[in-house]
Amino acid sequence: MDFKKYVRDIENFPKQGVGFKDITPLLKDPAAFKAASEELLRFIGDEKVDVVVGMESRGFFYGPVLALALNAGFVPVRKVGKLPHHKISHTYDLEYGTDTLEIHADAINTGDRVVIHDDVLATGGTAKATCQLIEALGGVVVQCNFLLELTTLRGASKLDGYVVNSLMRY
Ligand SMILES: O=P(O)(O)OC[C@H]1O[C@H](OP(=O)(O)OP(=O)(O)O)[C@H](O)[C@@H]1O
Ligand SMILES: Nc1ncnc2[nH]cnc12
Repeated sequence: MDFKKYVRDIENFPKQGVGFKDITPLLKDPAAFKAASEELLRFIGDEKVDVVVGMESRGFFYGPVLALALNAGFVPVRKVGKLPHHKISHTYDLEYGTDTLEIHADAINTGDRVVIHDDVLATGGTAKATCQLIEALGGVVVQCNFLLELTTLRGASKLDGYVVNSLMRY
């Protein structure tokens, strides 16, 4: 399937100069939504996975879908101040700004095998911060899994040493 047909380009959102990749048309089309989940799962193959970690907000679209298919748990990584229980934090750079991510301290057990999922890999700051949170809790990141990668922003090089897969590359 030509998944790029379902990604809309929005210029100057959320800030002047940013070319935003909008995946909502992909989510709305039942066949494309399902086919994309199957492709994301194909990247993971037979890997043993205990937990899928999805990053707020757009990692919450497919993260739970992948977790259910893998018979794994789902753990949200959230922006600062949203998680109610004991947590750890990490601050990182975005294509447009900075942010702080948090994860519940009891969300990952030592040795858990973790797939992280997000919609977009841009600079890689979000994904790298997430890997660091998981590793701080003793988890093992087996794959970083994305719908799309903005290759010019070189996020994959920030994730050097990790397995990185994306369905679409721009
Ligand atoms: O590779 P990076 O440069 O870190 O950028 C990628 C991140 O940016 C977007 O999230 P955003 O912070 O816009 O929040 P949202 O998902 O709540 O829209 C996207 O969903 C990724 O999480
Ligand atoms: N250009 C972009 N489009 C959509 N999501 C993003 N996250 C970071 N950069 C993005």
